[in-house]
Amino acid sequence: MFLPAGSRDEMGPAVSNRFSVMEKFRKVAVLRGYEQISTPVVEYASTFTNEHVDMKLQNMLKWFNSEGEIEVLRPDWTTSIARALSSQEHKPQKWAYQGSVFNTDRPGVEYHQAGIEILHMPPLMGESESLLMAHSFLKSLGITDYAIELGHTELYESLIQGLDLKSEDAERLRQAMHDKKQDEVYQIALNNGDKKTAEELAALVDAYGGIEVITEYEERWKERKDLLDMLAHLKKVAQTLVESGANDILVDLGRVKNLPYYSGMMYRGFLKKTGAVCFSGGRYDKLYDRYGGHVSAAGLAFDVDVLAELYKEESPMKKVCIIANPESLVYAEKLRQTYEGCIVDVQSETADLDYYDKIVKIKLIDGKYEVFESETDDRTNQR
Ligand SMILES: N[C@@H](Cc1c[nH]c[nH+]1)C(=O)O
Repeated sequence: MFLPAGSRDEMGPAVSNRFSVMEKFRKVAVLRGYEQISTPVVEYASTFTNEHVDMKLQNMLKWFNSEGEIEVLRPDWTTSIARALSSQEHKPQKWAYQGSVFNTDRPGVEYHQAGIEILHMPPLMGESESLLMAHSFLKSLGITDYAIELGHTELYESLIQGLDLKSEDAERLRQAMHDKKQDEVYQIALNNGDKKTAEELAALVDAYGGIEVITEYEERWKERKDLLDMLAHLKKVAQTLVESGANDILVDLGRVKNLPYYSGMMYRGFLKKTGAVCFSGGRYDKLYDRYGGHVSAAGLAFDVDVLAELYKEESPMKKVCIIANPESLVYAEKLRQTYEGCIVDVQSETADLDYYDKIVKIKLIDGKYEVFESETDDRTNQR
């Protein structure tokens, strides 16, 4: 009620868990040498819709400003950060950020991301660092039951070079590939090219599985130096991850880009229990072309809403409630400091007692305050 479709209020653990996830993210990022960056939530639509980025205006929250320009609520951090950093010096940079992104093609409209962008680093280092950072951040949240999926945009893009695709068919083929509709991929490819390419693309739909898929394809593509180089790249990142303890690796050689700016390796993290995507990212060197410089750029963003849902406090702090009245407030405030490492609430007599581990009553006896503590055993602890 009283809110536009998709907007929602949140309260209690839904909010505090999100903040906890964000705090952990910041800590991990700082310890790995990332600097923090923030960009405004309102931007020009053209920052995202120009030919180098090519995001769809129809999915953005937008309006006209007084000069007739279209403005939007930030639909993507990576693009905003590229705009913000376009005039920076060419030296290795690692940036971390967190905040909302807005997109009408998801039910919630506003969702929360925490992400990293790594610039001017040699390609293998950028992708590996993104994924190693993901591994250590998820570990810090106690999340180990997840798989990392690796793909490479240029495998599919190189294979379709053999076709003569008009833009409508190119989009249909990309969608069929994304939906893993093998027959449709084969038919569209055949109608726009030769049988060999159609077969290769249809086979690519099934090029999904463990790291051994890379080895199979090294054999299959042994004459294609360009494709072999990409496989070698994927293999090296996979090895780095496995040797660093992130050993649940999947490979999807037929993966097509989910964002138009990707131009190399792509990766995602899946929670094994629910299949939810908890992070997503990739290489996007060409995004910087708009600002006149070719930049080595890779990164990823975590879905903070997905992670917050899983978040569990490590050891919840004890909750103490001091029962006070306007006269004993000053005394209660002093008393509060004696319960170090606890959450200390001061309430009047009407407090919801089941919520606390300990109730502390203050009584005025012979003109002096005295303290009476009682433990509450069966704490329901839910508000
Ligand atoms: N901006 C991407 C994630 C990303 C960060 N860097 C590269 N990719 C997303 O929203 O999915």
